[in-house]
Amino acid sequence: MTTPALSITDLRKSFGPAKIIQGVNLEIEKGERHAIIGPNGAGKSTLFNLISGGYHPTSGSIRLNGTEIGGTKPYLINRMGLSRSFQVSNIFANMSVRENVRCGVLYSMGYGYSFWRNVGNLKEVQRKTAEILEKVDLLDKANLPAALLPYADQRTLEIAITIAGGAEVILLDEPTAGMSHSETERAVALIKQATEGKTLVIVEHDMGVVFNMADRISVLVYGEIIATGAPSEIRGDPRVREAYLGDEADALENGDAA
Ligand SMILES: Nc1ncnc2c1ncn2[C@@H]1O[C@H](COP(=O)(O)OP(=O)(O)OP(=O)(O)O)[C@@H](O)[C@H]1O
Repeated sequence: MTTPALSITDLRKSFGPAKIIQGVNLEIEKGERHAIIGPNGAGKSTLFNLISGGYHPTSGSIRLNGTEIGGTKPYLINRMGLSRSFQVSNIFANMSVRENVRCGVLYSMGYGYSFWRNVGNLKEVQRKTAEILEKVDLLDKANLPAALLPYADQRTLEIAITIAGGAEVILLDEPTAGMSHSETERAVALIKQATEGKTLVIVEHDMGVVFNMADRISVLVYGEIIATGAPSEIRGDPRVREAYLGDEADALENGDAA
């Protein structure tokens, strides 16, 4: 059996008396696309913050490719091959689209955010930057200041920066939030293409996206995973219907929610 990309065991996180993550167990295989769903306040972002190093676990274990990373600093986790996006965009508004992606590439190669270098000469950096821009379909907008991009393209740029470092495990926090139906469809196609062969973990409220993209889904309710399984299993799970999906499960079955 191969080592899972992520292996979480009895993970707990409290803020003062509030127990937000209450004994999460989860294994995500290499190359799997895994969605984490659940009601508002269930602890999805907290779980992401624990995995990516933003929060120290109160107890429990998080392993990335078999190595314990619980409580490790975010930049070290990033160097170990895990990269995450944020709900609030992380882009540098005054820099061009290309420079934003190039920062992600440079950072992962150990250059830090050293814009003052003549990075144009670093062929490998240029090559990787262009490759990512092409993958996410932003090559024709590469020279625009990021601030001038339409909202959906800014979110796409955020995804491009997240994958720029070449991490094998990608965490995306609500990547299609605020997008129209057609923008969402395009974003899903881009995400699938840009993360091909990588391990993808997404938190997402749009059930059309989740059921279209995920190999497996975990449902988090009040800090506990109440079900993990293939989309068809989750759709039909009575506990999930009761706690979260409700009528949406019927819509998904009829193919209405995409
Ligand atoms: N730093 C913190 N200190 C105290 N409480 C926190 C902190 N971070 C999150 N919480 C609380 O933890 C609970 C879970 O929040 P979290 O943002 O993880 O939920 P979520 O499932 O991501 O919700 P949403 O779907 O609305 O984004 C909330 O009640 C929130 O108020």
